Amino acid sequence: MLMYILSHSATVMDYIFITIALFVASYWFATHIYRKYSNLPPTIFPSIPIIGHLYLIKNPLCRTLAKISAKHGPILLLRFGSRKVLLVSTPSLSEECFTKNDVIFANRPRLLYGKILGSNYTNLCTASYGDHWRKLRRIANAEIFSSFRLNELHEVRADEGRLLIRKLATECSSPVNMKKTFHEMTLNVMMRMIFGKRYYCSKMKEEGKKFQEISKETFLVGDASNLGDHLPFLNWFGVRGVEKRMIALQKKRNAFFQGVIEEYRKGKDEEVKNKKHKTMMEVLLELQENEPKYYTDDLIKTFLLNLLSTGTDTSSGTMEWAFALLLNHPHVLKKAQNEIDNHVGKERFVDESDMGNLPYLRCIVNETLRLYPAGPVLVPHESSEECVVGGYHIPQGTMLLVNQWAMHHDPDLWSDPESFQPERFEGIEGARDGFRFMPFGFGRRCCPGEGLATRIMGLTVGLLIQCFDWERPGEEMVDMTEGRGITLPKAQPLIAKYKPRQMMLNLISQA
Ligand code: HEM
Repeated sequence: MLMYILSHSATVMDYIFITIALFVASYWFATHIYRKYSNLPPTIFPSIPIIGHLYLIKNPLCRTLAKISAKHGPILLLRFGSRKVLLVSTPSLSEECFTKNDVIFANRPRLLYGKILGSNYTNLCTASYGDHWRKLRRIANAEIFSSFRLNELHEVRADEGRLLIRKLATECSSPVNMKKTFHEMTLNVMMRMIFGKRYYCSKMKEEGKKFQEISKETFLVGDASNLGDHLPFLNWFGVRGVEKRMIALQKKRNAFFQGVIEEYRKGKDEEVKNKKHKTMMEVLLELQENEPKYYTDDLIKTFLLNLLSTGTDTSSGTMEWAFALLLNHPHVLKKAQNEIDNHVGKERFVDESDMGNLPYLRCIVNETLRLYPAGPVLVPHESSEECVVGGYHIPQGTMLLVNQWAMHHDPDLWSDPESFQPERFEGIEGARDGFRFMPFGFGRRCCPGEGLATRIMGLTVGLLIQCFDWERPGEEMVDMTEGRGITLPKAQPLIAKYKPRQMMLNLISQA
């Protein structure tokens, strides 16, 4: 009918326009009817054929997704290319995902990063939920992150803390790059706990340089998005730049860490021989003796590399944000310094065991994790079977993104959410407040490194506040723009001015 009417007066362009309009309308109608009858969560129109909703995605991902949820609702079923994506952004929906549906969502989506850098999805972070993952997680909880093991390695962290104080005290004539400082300190802590050796120090030559290159490339590759993850057809056309970089990096990492294991077996390294504690690698090599077929060198390397990559940027980035916030809020810094002076004093350094008496310091770390969570949309999960969330049907194989950044910034959940107020965490034990604040995730796949991370961050931030006075290099406030990257890094490295506190000079000289 419409065509008949138009045939008398319409131009070719009108026909094209009407055909497109009819196509879009029938597509919209079909998807809405399909959704209504299959009870799927709401979606956003349009979902463009082939790319789906990828056209909406910009960096930082958590901010873009928060805007989308604010406009279209707290539960949405999107499409990233060929992948179904469930986006949730309220505490009650998160609770549903991680309590009654926790086992169903305990899988991880198969992304290129896990295939190559996770050794074909065999590391703790990328493995599917099943016997292998359960075994790795049991080892992590019992052998690596148990209170006993963390206490055994306490001296490593305390020693690195003192070395940091000594280094800063000798370099205080010029401002310091806090990003670099926290990154090196965290890597040294992790490497000493894992392998018994520091890699960032003046003595390190070739080996140290190689390791630094690997860490830098791991960070850059982790940050690079791979469209082939969602648009598999791109891989057929050879759009494989990121993949090639990952393969090259994985080769380098394997060779480097195999070398470390072999050197360790020869037992020649003085630094490793002289250490007093059992390293994480030793724990795994002991397990290898009893079960060599399971605990292969490859499994040990993959396991330890995973701890190194998940544990370093998260903890060091959070400390950098904490200091950026403190420099912009000197009264908070002063209050934390007073707390430390009152409970620890000037005769000894802050220690991890003091944290119970330093609630304000813990509030500062929590408030930093609220404003700048290192896992802003957690790590993606995937449903292994159909389930129901928010009353909607969720198909099997749906990737789950829980936007905790959106919840942390929601004015319905926090008063004046953009302001830095550590006091809002007073009276809250640990790093969790229901489902509105869970920076380490919740349920089976929550972060196993929480205890270690809170120890490293509390100790390091505490020591720096205790020993030095800090200020911004100039009048202007620290720029708090977020950069690209899965751990929500600060765009510009934080530069700070500092000087040793008069009352601490004696103690600092003994560091
Ligand atoms: C500020 C520091 C840290 C933060 C904010 C953080 C946060 C997180 C988050 C949000 C997840 C994902 C939870 C989920 O999928 O639902 C996670 C997973 C994980 N984290 Fe952390 N993390 C931190 C430090 C560490 C450290 C120090 C380690 C180890 C040395 C570590 C090891 C891991 C591992 C292995 C996983 C994957 C667990 C699995 O899939 O079973 N993290 N972390």
